[in-house]
Amino acid sequence: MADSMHARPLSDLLGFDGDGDMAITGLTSDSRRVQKGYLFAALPGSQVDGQGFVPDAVARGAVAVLGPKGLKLPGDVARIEAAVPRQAFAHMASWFYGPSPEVMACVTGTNGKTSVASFTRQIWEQSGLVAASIGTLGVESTVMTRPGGLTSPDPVALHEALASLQKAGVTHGVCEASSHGLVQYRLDGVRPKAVAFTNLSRDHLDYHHTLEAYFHAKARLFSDLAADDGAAVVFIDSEAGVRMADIAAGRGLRLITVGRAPYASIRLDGIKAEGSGQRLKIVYDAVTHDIILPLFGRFQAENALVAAGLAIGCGGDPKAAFKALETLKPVPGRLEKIGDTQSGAPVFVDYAHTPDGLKTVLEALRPHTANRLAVVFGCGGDRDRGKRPEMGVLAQDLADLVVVSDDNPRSEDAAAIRRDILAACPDAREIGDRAQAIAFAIQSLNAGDCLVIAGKGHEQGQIIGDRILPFSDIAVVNALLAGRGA
Ligand SMILES: CC(=O)N[C@H]1[C@@H](OP(=O)(O)OP(=O)(O)OC[C@H]2O[C@@H](n3ccc(=O)[nH]c3=O)[C@H](O)[C@@H]2O)O[C@H](CO)[C@@H](O)[C@@H]1O[C@H](C)C(=O)N[C@@H](C)C(=O)N[C@H](CCC(=O)O)C(=O)O
Ligand SMILES: Nc1ncnc2c1ncn2[C@@H]1O[C@H](COP(=O)(O)OP(=O)(O)OP(=O)(O)O)[C@@H](O)[C@H]1O
Ligand SMILES: N[C@H](CCC[C@H](N)C(=O)O)C(=O)O
Ligand SMILES: [Mg+2]
Repeated sequence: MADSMHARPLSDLLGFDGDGDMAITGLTSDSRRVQKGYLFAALPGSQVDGQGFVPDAVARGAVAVLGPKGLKLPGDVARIEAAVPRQAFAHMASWFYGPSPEVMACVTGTNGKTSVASFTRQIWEQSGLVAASIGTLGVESTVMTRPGGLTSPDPVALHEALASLQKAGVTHGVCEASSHGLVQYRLDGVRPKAVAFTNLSRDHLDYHHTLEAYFHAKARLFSDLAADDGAAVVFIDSEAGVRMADIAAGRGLRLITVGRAPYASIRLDGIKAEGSGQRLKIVYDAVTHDIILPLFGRFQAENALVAAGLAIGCGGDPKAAFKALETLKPVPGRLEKIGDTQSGAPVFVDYAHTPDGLKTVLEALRPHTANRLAVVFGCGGDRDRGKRPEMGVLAQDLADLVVVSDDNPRSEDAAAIRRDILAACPDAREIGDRAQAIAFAIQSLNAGDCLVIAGKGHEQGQIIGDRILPFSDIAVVNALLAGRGA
């Protein structure tokens, strides 16, 4: 971002080898965004090597280039070499934009990051703090909002947003840390006072290849990013949770475990459906808190407790944090009830896009379904193919009516993605067009049935090839329930 008022001398930057006696006006790792006076980070990527774009960047006005050791540069451009250029770039972005909100928290895990980030922001806001969350839903706060892009934004976008929030008076910020974001050092330069882990299950194996590598990507939040005197909030009721807690303890972080385990610091001692919510018995520090959570589904209670853990880990009063759970508002597109059909069957939109997410949401709805549970879902293109049959099996086992449709086929053949799923759930109905799939499912509902449309949640588009066609599950359902057609 060009900002001549904001030119900063590179000599301010310590710890990097190279020329430093000059000022830069902005920085980017995309040569197409370079402006006069910029630093260009020439990063080796997953598709191409950014070093190939140095001439383009210099032609557009770059005055400095950051890259790996042995970087080849034309004449009068400052050189900065780093052993881990992406990490150095993130620290530079943090340095360039300046202060972030005073208290930062980050959350990782296969599922639940957006929910925990939203709940943490809501708890802070209930305590009268000016707070923000950054992640899949973009930037959310009372002072500034921005639309979503990547779950963990590029370091320049992230640090620019954090600095803008700080200037606008935000004191407390929470970021989603995706596994891609963590291994690509997008969040380095953020020093979270509290970090959280929700769970680990199959996803993104196209990128990380093994579940072990995927776990280690997430573990960076605990081993490398958390502040030395920070707190680690870990959902402990799984093997991955226990391992993450060990890593946190090994670093000397203040450990706040969450779960049903008898030794959990925030123990979920009782959970009972009550009206459209749940009554929770929470034990913390030998005190029992009896609260009504206005959300249903065990997983939402678990996410809410992890959020309370983050608020406590950042110095918040435990009693106020648990009390604030009574006012939580649902997160858009996460087990969101859109309405009822004329026969009274509820229709939900949810963002389950992993096998564990789909299982979790179907199991959460089953006790609220007197007759048939129906699901519409698909799988994203250019993403882990192995999750397709796993989601097919789970849908077949846990739902009574399954409609397989499209969910962002991207560069892949949509019909081939559906075939990968249908191989594991041959009884499912195949309707590629998502609006038609939703219409078919809604028409099939009778009294006592329940429908969930999974995978796209809050999304506003269907990605086909390199085009994003406007599309929203929520809008389609609303139109159908209002009798206007899809
Ligand atoms: C696989 C992946 O994560 N790629 C991310 C990565 O791109 P890359 O560096 O590997 O890209 P590349 O195309 O090889 O290019 C290498 C370098 O050359 C530069 N370049 C390229 C072309 C040019 O003309 N000039 C130029 O300078 C690029 O800007 C880049 O710096 O770094 C880029 C900048 O931060 C990201 O935008 C990009 O995200 C892509 C678009 C993406 O789709 N990522 C998804 C998979 C992702 O990150 N998802 C996570 C997970 C969500 C979850 O929790 O489930 C997320 O955080 O959203
Ligand atoms: N604690 C949980 N355990 C299992 N499944 C969950 C949990 N929390 C959420 N889910 C499922 O995952 C979906 C996505 O939730 P959420 O958006 O909070 O996760 P996320 O980690 O931010 O996802 P993304 O990786 O896309 O950013 C939900 O709609 C629900 O189906
Ligand atoms: N953060 C996830 C979101 C997936 C959402 C689903 N609608 C899809 O496109 O696969 C990803 O990028 O893999
Ligand atoms: Mg998210």
